Amino acid sequence: MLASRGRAIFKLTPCYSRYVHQSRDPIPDKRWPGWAVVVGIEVHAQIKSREKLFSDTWTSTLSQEPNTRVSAYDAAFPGTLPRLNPKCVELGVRTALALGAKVQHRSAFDRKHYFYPDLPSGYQITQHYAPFATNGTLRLPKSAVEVRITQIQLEQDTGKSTSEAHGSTTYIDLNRAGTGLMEIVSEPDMRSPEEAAEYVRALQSVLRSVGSSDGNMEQGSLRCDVNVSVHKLDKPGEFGTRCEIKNLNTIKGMTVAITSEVLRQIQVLENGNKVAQETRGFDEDRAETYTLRSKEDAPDYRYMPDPNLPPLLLKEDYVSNIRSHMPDLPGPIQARLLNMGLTQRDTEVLMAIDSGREVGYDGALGQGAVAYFDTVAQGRDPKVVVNWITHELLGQLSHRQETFTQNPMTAAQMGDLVDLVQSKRITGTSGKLILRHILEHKTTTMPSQLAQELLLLAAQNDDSLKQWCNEAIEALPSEAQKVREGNERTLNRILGHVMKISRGRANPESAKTMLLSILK
Ligand SMILES: Nc1ncnc2c1ncn2[C@@H]1O[C@H](COP(=O)(O)OP(=O)(O)OP(=O)(O)O)[C@@H](O)[C@H]1O
Ligand SMILES: [Mg+2]
Ligand SMILES: [Mg+2]
Repeated sequence: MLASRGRAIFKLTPCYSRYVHQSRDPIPDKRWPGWAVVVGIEVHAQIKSREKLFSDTWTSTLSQEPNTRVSAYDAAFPGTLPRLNPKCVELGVRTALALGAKVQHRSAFDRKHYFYPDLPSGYQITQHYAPFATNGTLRLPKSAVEVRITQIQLEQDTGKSTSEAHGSTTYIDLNRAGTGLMEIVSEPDMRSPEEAAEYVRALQSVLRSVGSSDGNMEQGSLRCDVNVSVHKLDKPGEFGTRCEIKNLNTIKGMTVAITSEVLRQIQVLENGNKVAQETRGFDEDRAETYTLRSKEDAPDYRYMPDPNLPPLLLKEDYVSNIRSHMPDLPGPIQARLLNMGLTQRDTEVLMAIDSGREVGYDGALGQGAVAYFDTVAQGRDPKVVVNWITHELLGQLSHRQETFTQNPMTAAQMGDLVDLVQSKRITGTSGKLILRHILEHKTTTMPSQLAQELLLLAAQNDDSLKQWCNEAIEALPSEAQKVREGNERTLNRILGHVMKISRGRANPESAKTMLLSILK
């Protein structure tokens, strides 16, 4: 089992040294000449488990009626006790392994006290002194920067409080209270707002591929606290004092917040003052950070071991069993796709929407975007296939304000469509028409059948083609005359007309040949 009931021996100091300031050289940046930027990020990712971390209540989505997913434990009724959800541990371990972190065979839970209406017990259970995983790394795909992960800890999410703008009432919703979180703490290894953004994106994609979190910032399943400091470019060894910007909930917002915080700190230093270590908020409208609390007002969390929870003991065979069932990770997947001839951008698009590996995924196809691509690309030109998927399919879905999970077009339909166009049995324009038809009518009919029904096959076009060409020549007599006189550029106008009256069914090449043979 995961936990034993033995007595814990608690070390009341962190079990490893934090923030070994390392060696990455400071990076000069035109935006702040003479200065260097250092960023470290604490990510809070909601664990994608059906039940909460210490109770068997179901976790909730944003659309849930407030206070409908709250057990007596989540509301901190006296006499209730926590019971660790093994699923959260498993997903945590998967994440740790994906980040190359060392899973600790012994970790423990602590109470972090603070008083806030959405925290009924008055403390959050976290792993302050002995986190379950330490010393990972995340390699950023574009910049190839290796960001070290200090530690990953399991902890509880809080509830939510909403205050009326002018009233004196605060509303409390405890649906979120007690949901499992992973706090993933990075070393101060990023050197620009852009690297910070790349780190969060890379982390999202790792979390999604192991199915441990949706990593969705907009929906609050991933939140970032960003620590920023600046120092003189020529003093690489001495990091400046950090400020922590709390609760950023979009990547765009995060880069703007870091940029404005860097500029603020430089201003402070250039005015001869010192940067005060503090916790700051971010005002998105003004694109500015502001003081939430200074170091002096920092709360005293009175950390103490949680007496209701035994230490978490993870046996080696438990960890190695999870290790042997790990899914493919984003790094290797991307390398494979690039190897097939896809562009960086294509791989990013596919991987970003990929939710096929999420735990409990039950989308229409039961398949993520990469798997969908892989199925269609079997025996076909990968570049052609990815174009149809990223440009046409995703383009049309987003036009219809639908997501990939709502895609009704099966991989078999997509494959058939690609074949029809590649073998020139239908034109590209007709192919797009069929694709739109499938999305619109959610039909399971194969494209080759649809091409027949909709009279889009090239063979069916042959007679029609002559008719369309003649009609177009009749409609544009003076253009036709010019072509007869040898001005072939004018042919395009007539060709355009053919495409128009054929509603894209005419093959442009054949139409061109046909027009010339009639006119000359
Ligand atoms: N000089 C620095 N400049 C920028 N970032 C830094 C600097 N020193 C440390 N950091 C980053 O600050 C973060 C500190 O997070 P950590 O969770 O350890 O502590 P905390 O913020 O004090 O505690 P809490 O979890 O209560 O917010 C880490 O991501 C670390 O990389
Ligand atoms: Mg922290
Ligand atoms: Mg912090």
